[in-house]
Amino acid sequence: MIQIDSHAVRGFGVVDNIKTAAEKACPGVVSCADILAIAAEASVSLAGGPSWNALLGRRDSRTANFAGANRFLPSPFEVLTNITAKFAALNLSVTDLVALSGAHTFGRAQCFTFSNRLYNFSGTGNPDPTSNSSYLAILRQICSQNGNRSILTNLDLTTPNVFDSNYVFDSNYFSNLRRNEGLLQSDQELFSTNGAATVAIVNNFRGNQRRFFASFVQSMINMGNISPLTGRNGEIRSDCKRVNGAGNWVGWSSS
Ligand code: HEM
Ligand SMILES: [Ca+2]
Repeated sequence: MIQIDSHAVRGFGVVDNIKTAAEKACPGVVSCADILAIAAEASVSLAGGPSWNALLGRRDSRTANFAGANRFLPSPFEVLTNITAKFAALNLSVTDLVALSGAHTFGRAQCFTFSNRLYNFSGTGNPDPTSNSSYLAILRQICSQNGNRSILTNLDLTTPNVFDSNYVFDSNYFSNLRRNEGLLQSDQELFSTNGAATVAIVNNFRGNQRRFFASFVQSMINMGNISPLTGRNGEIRSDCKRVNGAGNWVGWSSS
């Protein structure tokens, strides 16, 4: 277990290192969008999941929009109908939602993204009833009430790490949901929402890892096709964290 500052996303340094290497080899050619698409594919296939050809030649946005990101991206506290609507607004189906959520078969989340489920769920004074009580006890040990919000724990309690198992990117995420051991509210809702179309899809992917992998690949391609910037649109960012010309970035040196 490690502790970091309380930011919602991590790993910028990894992207910066890849960008630095790409700029050195071929300045101004490789977009940050393409770096992220390739890194996602490599992470999944190296962890024992499927491989695919990520579509490339996608350029970087000339704007960065904090409010827009919060409006369009689902939150882990959101109810399933809202999350489904946010996906549908981008032409992503319920199958895409379940398949892509399967990426939570690896990686970590900070306490503040699920601690609302552990002690006083929706003001009830009780934990989230859709969560397994022994799992809740484990999570309460990790995230004490009013404790450090940024402590990390595994999204998949069964096969999170390469050193625990050869199969990290597997369908165990779906088995976890069926045992009421989904970490985020948005994970568990896929299985625990009565009458939702997502329940049958969870069952299907749990029983057939090949089908999960095939759907995951298709859904990653679908997600990558949400209004990409190609041709002369957008730009090739010099620093993946900011649009060109913003802030005090002075560009790379040619020496
Ligand atoms: C369906 C809506 C989704 C919600 C609400 C959601 C929410 C979250 C949250 C809250 C975290 C923990 C972040 C932190 O505490 O630092 C997380 C981590 C993660 N998510 Fe999602 N996510 C969603 C969809 C996706 C999709 C579509 C993918 C990729 C296909 C994905 C891949 C990951 C990965 C790999 C991590 C671990 C990151 C790390 O260990 O640094 N998630 N997600
Ligand atoms: Ca796993």
